[in-house]
Amino acid sequence: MAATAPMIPSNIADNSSVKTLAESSTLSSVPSHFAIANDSRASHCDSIPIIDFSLLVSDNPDHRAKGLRDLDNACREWGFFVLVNHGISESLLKDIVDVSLEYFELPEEDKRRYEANTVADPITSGTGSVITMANQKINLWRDFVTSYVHPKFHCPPKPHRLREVLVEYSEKTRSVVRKLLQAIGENLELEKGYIDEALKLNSCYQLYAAHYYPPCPQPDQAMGIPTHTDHGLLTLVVHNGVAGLQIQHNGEWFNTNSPQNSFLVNTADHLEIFSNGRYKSVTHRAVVNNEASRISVVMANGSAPDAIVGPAEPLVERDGRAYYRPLKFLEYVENKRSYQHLGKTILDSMKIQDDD
Ligand SMILES: O=C(O)CCC(=O)C(=O)O
Ligand SMILES: [Fe+2]
Repeated sequence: MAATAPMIPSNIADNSSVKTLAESSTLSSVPSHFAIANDSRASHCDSIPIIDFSLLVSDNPDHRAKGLRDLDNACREWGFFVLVNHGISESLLKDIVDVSLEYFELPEEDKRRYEANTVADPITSGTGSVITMANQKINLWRDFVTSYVHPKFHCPPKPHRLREVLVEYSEKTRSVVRKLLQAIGENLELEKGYIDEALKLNSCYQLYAAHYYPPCPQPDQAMGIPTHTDHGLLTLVVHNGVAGLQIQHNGEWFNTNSPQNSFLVNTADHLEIFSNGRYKSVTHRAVVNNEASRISVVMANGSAPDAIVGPAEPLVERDGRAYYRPLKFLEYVENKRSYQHLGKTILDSMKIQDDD
């Protein structure tokens, strides 16, 4: 006899958060509309690059040169690194994770307020989902909240402490990202200030996203975030110490983890485009486990919303051609978000093939 697909326990509303669902004492398997069979095996790797931010801002030319070299290698080889000694206090990192957790602990009706919102709205919240190639909607094992925090600052009104912490956190992370981008400009041998002007970084786009991945009774039957790349230039991630982010490197999957008080940083689609393909946007995913809740706080950093992001002119000259089409940053982001079908990427559609 065929097994019956597990349903949501009868005491849980159909549109409840995954957090509420996972906390139900009667849940022993993944309900069918969450089911994505997946192989989330990944290896441990000791050679994921560690970038010491203090070297990049050092007055000592030898230290700075080493910092620049390490950063260039990390962006070229991995598109991913662990950033240490960044100067943002441990208490602020703890506060942003704690207050984001408080958001997910709000009553369901507070979180549902932004549920119907689309990518055009400044704040969205709900349970993640994807559309399969067969046009079927599948829920992900993840609740989320997102809010645009720059050039204009938006923030959910609850929990009350979120605004104060997020204002400070977004300012401090933007400053770190700006310095990383200056160093990247130097590594790409662009004139000082070129990257700031070309991407209009004074009005840069910054998105706060917090994800809550509750323990899952069958981790191989559900996904936190399926394989993807990020839009923007650089993404900064902090989390509550529970592992779950995996990156792809040379076709193999690796688990990531970070020492306390560090950021996981990945290069994203617009840096690949801007660098004319020198730096690759890293493919990654978030997997779930059956033991502990994971919470991550992500800051996606891009150019100004109205900046046209294409390959940097001096690099096109050096390479003899552009490898990507230019597109307004916001248009790219909106297209990408509405493109969230499993197995397709908008970055690929931006590549100029030899026979184009
Ligand atoms: O939860 C994480 O560590 C990663 C989240 C992520 O990849 C994203 O928000 O794009
Ligand atoms: Fe991501």
